[in-house]
Amino acid sequence: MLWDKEVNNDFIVQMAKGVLDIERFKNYLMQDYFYLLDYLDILKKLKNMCVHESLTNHLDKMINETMHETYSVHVPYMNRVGITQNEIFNCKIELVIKDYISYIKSVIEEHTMLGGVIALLQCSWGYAYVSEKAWKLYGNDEHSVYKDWFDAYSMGSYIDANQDWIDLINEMTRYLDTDQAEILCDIFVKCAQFENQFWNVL
Ligand SMILES: Cc1ncc(CO)c(N)n1
Repeated sequence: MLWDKEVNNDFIVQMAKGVLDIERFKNYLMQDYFYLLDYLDILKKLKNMCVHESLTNHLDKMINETMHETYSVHVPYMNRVGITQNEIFNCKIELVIKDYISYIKSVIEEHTMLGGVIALLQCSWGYAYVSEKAWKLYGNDEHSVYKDWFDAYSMGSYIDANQDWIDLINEMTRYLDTDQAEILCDIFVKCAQFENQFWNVL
């Protein structure tokens, strides 16, 4: 399965073992910071398309969750490992991040909003799966600088927000025909492939 491929990706394994080269991690944090800024924009755009209160409320929750991830997890982490403003200004965004974001945007344009919601669910559900399983399999250093990364994505509020999202999507997709369901499954898989490509280039 694609998520297990991520769990066993060299970058993730080294991070869990606490032996990853810090420069590689710094690059990841910067790349992912740019990703998260776009991800937030996409969530806000989806929210603006909403007319249903339950989905609006949920997207609000996801926006809050992602703001927390960006500004209370990523940014302090970036400061902690000594990333300078100059490094951020001069950071060249990896092609896979640009392609991944363009893909999610094109899904919203071409396959409706539901496709976009599915794409975004893959991101956060996948991170929860990968962080929890990789720590179980390879985590061995409670004091490693990378431990907080695993904790951030395994914590209760992150898992709960994902579960709410899954429940909501189950509700929204109850009456889909198989062709539509297949399109959504393909979007989910394509996003998991992008995640693997991202870990591979780091
Ligand atoms: C690339 C990527 N996918 C998913 C997440 C989780 O939001 C993230 N921070 N970065």
